[in-house]
Amino acid sequence: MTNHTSPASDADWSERDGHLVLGAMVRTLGSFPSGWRYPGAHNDPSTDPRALKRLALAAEKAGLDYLFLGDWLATDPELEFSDPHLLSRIDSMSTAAYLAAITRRIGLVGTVEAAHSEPYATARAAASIDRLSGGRFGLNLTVGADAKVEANFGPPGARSQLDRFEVADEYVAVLRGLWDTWGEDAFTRNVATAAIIDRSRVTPLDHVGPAFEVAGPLNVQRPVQGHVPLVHAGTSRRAQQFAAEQADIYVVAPTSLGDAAEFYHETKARVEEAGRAASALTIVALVLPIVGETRADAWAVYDRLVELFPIDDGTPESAKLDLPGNRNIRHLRQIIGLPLVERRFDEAVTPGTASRFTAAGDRLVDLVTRRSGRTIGGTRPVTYRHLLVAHLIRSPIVVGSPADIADHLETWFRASAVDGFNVLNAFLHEQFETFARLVVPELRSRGLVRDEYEAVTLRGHLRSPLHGTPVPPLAAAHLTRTD
Ligand SMILES: Cc1cc2nc3c(=O)[nH]c(=O)nc-3n(C[C@H](O)[C@H](O)[C@H](O)COP(=O)(O)O)c2cc1C
Repeated sequence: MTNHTSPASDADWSERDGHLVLGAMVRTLGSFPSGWRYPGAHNDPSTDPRALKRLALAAEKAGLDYLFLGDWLATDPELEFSDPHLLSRIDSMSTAAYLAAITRRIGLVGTVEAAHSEPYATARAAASIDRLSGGRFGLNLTVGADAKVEANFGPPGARSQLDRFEVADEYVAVLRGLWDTWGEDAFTRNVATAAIIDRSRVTPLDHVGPAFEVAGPLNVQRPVQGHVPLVHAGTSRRAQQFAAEQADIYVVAPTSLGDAAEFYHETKARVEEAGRAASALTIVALVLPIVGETRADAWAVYDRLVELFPIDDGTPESAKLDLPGNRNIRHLRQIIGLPLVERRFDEAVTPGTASRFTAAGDRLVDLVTRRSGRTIGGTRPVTYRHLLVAHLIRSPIVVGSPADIADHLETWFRASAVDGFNVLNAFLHEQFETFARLVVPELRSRGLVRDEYEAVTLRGHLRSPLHGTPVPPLAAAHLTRTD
């Protein structure tokens, strides 16, 4: 058990019981660009429904808090070698609804872009999935501006002239307003009097703002969770402020423990400045664990992923691929500051050569050693291929045994740098299932993960207070799903 106190904390925050929040980032083609090539990896989007089901059931069996379904309203074949998971994927709201029927306790987070959707439709879809799942839905609202997405939605409308975060604030106000248009007990179902609803508990919204005009009421009754928990991910100051004021879960991607702790304390302070308890916002960082039964096994998995990552290494096979322009020895040469034209990628970097690297080159060597256990001059040497891959893949990768991965997560959590993690997988299913089978129990044995689900709603898993209007206690019928 931990009892954190942090500079930005208050009495409420110190009551935290020491469980970290764990969500699984759902990317069926994996998050390591060459993961889909790993022997036995899932790699066919046409069989995604089965992969989604298997991942969801494994995550729920492990007791994870939620499945996180990102989205992007565009695609680009040019991402083939860098982000294959973005090429083709099932719409996140549809996926959440599908998984709601398959699972019983785990939370489900779907994604909607504020700039390219209408809050009425989003409030309705979110309330629907919340109802269908018995209160397990969370809504990730993105506030990005992306030319590829805009190109799919016709000419920019009047809304695009407004500040995107002001639009997002108004969007959230409309969502919450619509969810409040139905009182919890509005359906009186009075058979004797023939009144199925109490009209005084159904109110219009009558919202007229710079971006939206929405009359209401919503045509779905109040969500099980009252207000569906909101999720936000974004690194800019505006994104941080938006999360501090509006979100229940904030997904961040810090690059070091020090940066994470600073950002965490700053964000919690902003949450309090916004008049909320610091604990009302759960801050989770992305992490990509590459795990094996032993550290050596994990290094072997990482080495294989590096070998499978296509680079222009002078072979006829690589010449046939239309690889991004930074996947060659010329690019690496610029980073480490040495003329390497005639080097072969799989040669060991000698101590003499490494001593002449730039500071950026030294950082790459450190990164390779942390990820793979390889050392300059060691029996498992650092190679040029490893250096280039470490430079190109900046994901927050942690490689090691279950205890190594648990140490990393525990260190960040106990340092009050995060409240939890969104766990990426290098590929499905072996990597996620090894994490679920070996790392989660390790965390549980350290008191960092609860023994079993204690709640039935996502809000319950987060121990999150309602943001906004209080909800009356829910009918027991919502809380047990036996059918
Ligand atoms: C960890 C992380 C995950 C994200 N996932 C998505 C996503 O799935 N879909 C999307 O459109 N944008 C995604 N984004 C982008 C942000 O949600 C979006 O740009 C944000 O609303 C605006 O923040 P910004 O000002 O930092 O760009 C993600 C950002 C981060 C940091």
